[in-house]
Amino acid sequence: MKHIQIDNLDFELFIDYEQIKKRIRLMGIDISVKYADKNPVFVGVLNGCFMFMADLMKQVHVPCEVSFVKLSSYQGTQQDHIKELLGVGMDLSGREIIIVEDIIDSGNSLQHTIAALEKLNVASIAVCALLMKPDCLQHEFDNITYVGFEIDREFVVGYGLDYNGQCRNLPDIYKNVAHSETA
Ligand SMILES: O=P(O)(O)OC[C@H]1O[C@H](OP(=O)(O)OP(=O)(O)O)[C@H](O)[C@@H]1O
Ligand code: HPA
Repeated sequence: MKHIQIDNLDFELFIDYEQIKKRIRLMGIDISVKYADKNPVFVGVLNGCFMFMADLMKQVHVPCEVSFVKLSSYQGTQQDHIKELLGVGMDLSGREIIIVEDIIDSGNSLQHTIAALEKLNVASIAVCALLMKPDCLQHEFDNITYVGFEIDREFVVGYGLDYNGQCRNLPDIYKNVAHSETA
């Protein structure tokens, strides 16, 4: 299956699962070397990270812990831009944190996640993202250490990434293409 259509948008195969697995294997080696004896905590940002986290953790061969969080706007205030981190569920003070994201696009989510984790007195924060769109970034970060693939501005789905809630289950990653390209 090379082309798919979701809600009248066309997508074509972009990064297949074999490529994804190869890249993740290398990222896992890098992380394992750097974090040997540091017992890091991998903090996955739901929902999009679930597939990446599962595959990444199988390639990390040092002692570590895993947690998942979700970003949510505060309810009932006018400060809708302020985000709260839900679900940490463990004491992160003094811990070496690796945030796991499926994609960094504008960087807004990441900025909120980092700000929330910094309040928990963690020892360090590094970021591991499968995809990043450098041309779309609206913030500066100095801790995006592990990136699987840098991509252009195209909207992508599959491997945890959704469009209108669809396609998270696809093992490959697809990119949006103009209608005429798929005709
Ligand atoms: O860099 P940004 O522009 O903030 O975009 C990246 C974020 O957007 C998506 O999450 P979303 O909030 O759509 O939730 P989801 O993971 O449940 O799809 C994705 O999983 C990243 O967390
Ligand atoms: O390209 C994307 N695809 C799916 N979800 C996203 N969230 C930010 N960018 C994207």
